[in-house]
Amino acid sequence: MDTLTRLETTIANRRDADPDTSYVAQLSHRGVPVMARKLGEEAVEACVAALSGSREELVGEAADVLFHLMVLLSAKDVSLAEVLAELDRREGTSGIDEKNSRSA
Ligand SMILES: N=c1c2ncn([C@@H]3O[C@H](COP(=O)(O)OP(=O)(O)OP(=O)(O)O)[C@@H](O)[C@H]3O)c2ncn1[C@@H]1O[C@H](COP(=O)(O)O)[C@@H](O)[C@H]1O
Repeated sequence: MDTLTRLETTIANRRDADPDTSYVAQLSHRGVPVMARKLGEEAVEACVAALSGSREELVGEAADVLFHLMVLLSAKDVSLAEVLAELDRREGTSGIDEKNSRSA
């Protein structure tokens, strides 16, 4: 099982755990708006790391982004498989071609 798939299972198992001992449960109790805000904050921190931080900082912030995205997807009952299927569907279509097809 790959890392993100294991993380998806862990998050699902921790959602209803004790918030005193589980960060996933804390986020779950605080709800989707807080999860979405945290994801946005982590994304900004990743941008800052890319622009002015070290390689190590960027790796850490990127991991935070993926973790908080996975928490939000779980809360919204969107599976990793659905997101990966969307990426598979896009495979081989240039972003330039896709954008041009929208403005045509
Ligand atoms: N991958 C992660 C992971 N990445 C980051 N984090 C936490 O995300 C939080 C974000 O850090 P911040 O400094 O931005 O947030 P904060 O200031 O502490 O929190 P706020 O006051 O802003 O809400 C930190 O507490 C990190 O420890 C994670 N917490 C959990 N996991 C995974 O989730 C599993 C279950 O975790 P628990 O639910 O805590 O048992 C763990 O075993 C890990 O596999």
